[in-house]
Amino acid sequence: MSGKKAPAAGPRQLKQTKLTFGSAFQSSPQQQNKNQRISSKDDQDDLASNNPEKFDVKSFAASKSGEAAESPGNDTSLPVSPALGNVSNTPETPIPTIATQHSNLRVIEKVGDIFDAPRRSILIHACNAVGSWGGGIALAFRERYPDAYRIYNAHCKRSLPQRLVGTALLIAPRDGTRREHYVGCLFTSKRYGRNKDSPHDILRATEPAMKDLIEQILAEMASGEEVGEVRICHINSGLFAVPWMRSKSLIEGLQVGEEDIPEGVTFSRDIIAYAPE
Ligand SMILES: Nc1ncnc2c1ncn2[C@@H]1O[C@H](COP(=O)(O)OP(=O)(O)OC[C@H]2O[C@H](OP(=O)(O)O)[C@H](O)[C@@H]2O)[C@@H](O)[C@H]1O
Repeated sequence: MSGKKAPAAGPRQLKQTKLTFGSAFQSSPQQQNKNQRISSKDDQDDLASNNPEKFDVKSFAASKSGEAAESPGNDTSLPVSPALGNVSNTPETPIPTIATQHSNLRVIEKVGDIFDAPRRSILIHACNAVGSWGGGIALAFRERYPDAYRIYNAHCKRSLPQRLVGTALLIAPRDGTRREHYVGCLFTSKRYGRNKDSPHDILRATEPAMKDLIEQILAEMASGEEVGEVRICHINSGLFAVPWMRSKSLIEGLQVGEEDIPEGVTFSRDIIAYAPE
């Protein structure tokens, strides 16, 4: 199954089906009120179907385009998981308990080198939306996989940070080269360094970005491509300064229902988190 496709030369149009990921976060009454302010059409449709926790990521991303587009951080009408409430970047901030179900993603913690992964594994990291892999693990990605960096950078140059934040980019491996891994880029902050988004906004973008990436992964699998393990670093926890448990909690709150998985695709909900020794 491998090696059938040319490597991605830019943003992939991988999505083939409309997926309806849910979130397992238990809504407080305040949160339900917040969810009532969902703005995009599809979101309103989901509300109408009495499922305020479900919304379509692509519609969400599309709703950010155009003149009036705002980032998740600026648009208070977007749905927000209760886990995001009053987020600070201090580890003391309580992390809500999540009622997980069999369809939830599961994060499995391991110590080791994320790059030491079987071929065609997906390595996920958090990115800014201005095209820089200048520090932290992003720099390691850039040094190992310069071609993936060029694809990511070109993707950013074609768009605007406020449109990219909350989305993802899945970069296919390049068969026959040293880069045998997919790179999963989560656009969790518009910018970096002193101009990075607030911890709250970074977390707020992480959820739709992760949903978008899962959609792209499922579409890639549905197209017949061989996809290995899904590995993630402790996203947002270094230069973005958001405690890992916050991001982990969000990821584990995401549900991928059987109806979201294309026919014939075997999808593991396990995501392996790697931290160096
Ligand atoms: N070589 C390595 N091998 C293995 N694990 C490594 C590692 N180096 C760091 N880690 C760990 O990986 C986790 C994430 O920490 P990071 O600081 O990387 O990422 P982040 O998600 O907080 O922030 C994203 C922004 O960082 C970048 O740099 P620039 O803004 O471009 O300068 C991007 O471009 C974004 O903008 C932490 O657990 C680190 O201990």
